[in-house]
Amino acid sequence: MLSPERPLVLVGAGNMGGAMLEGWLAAGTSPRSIVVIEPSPPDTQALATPGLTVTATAPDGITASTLVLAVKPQVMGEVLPKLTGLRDEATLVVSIAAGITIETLKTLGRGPVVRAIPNTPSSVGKGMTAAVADGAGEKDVALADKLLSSIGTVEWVDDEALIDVATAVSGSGPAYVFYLVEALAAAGEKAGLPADVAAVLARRTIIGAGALLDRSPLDPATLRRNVTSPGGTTAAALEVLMAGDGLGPLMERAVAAATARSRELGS
Ligand SMILES: NC(=O)C1=CN([C@@H]2O[C@H](COP(=O)(O)OP(=O)(O)OC[C@H]3O[C@@H](n4cnc5c(N)ncnc54)[C@H](OP(=O)(O)O)[C@@H]3O)[C@@H](O)[C@H]2O)C=CC1
Ligand SMILES: O=C(O)[C@@H]1CCC=N1
Repeated sequence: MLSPERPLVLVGAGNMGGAMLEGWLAAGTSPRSIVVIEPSPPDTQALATPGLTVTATAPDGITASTLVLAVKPQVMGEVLPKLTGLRDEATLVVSIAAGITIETLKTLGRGPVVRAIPNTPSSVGKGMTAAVADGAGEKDVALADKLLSSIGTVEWVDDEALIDVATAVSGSGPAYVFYLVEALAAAGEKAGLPADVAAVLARRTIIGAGALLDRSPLDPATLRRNVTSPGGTTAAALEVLMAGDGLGPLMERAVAAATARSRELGS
């Protein structure tokens, strides 16, 4: 499988690529079997791991066992042609770039391809990745699953079009939650709380709710109902949030916008 002769090659070690690298190293992948191509490597502990090869451009004389593409979709067109020498028909290509289609990835040549969309909680091992495979055998899918599972949960889908929707739900989703923290804090401040108190109340509430969701066997609707006393304060707030012009339709519009943008990035 992975070896210094046929390494795992990561192209782009920014936010997401860096998080995946941390996950692989933490899962015990030998740094000698990993090559990172990154023109401006951030100063991270993972990139400073002894034995790891970090290089600005594609090195000569190696063939990747797995080639993981973690550059911005906007630069993929210029990056892909520079990588053809790094792979052969047995190389598993895994792209995490939003919007970049399997058809585009196949311009690298024949071979197994996985298009995946992780999210930034991957950097704390709580990632959610959706993935679709093309031309990949059971062993390729198992290998991709192992690589992606080292940073969290993986959900495989059969239809590539669903990856654009997954990008809008789980790929971008953490940003919606962080914005909820900001909005909740701002509303608290507007209602009279000191800014620092509002910020800590909002932040710790989302952290606590996330942890409860993580540990509880109950579904989110039940957890919500457990907060909502009949005729109480939560019911009053939910009447606003669950109204016809509330959070439901707003979230539908947000997810539709992100899905459309993912498709645009790939065209
Ligand atoms: N951030 C997120 O939440 C998610 C991101 N993604 C996808 O992951 C990919 C990376 O995103 P993200 O990590 O946020 O972006 P970053 O900008 O943090 O990381 C991309 C890295 O690639 C480097 N890079 C640029 N050109 C090359 C090249 N020719 N060869 C090797 N590396 C290069 C960049 O360097 P430099 O800065 O110098 O340009 C940068 O360090 C994107 O395609 C995005 O769609 C997917 C899911 C979630
Ligand atoms: O915003 C983006 O395009 C990337 C993909 C999903 C999360 N961040």
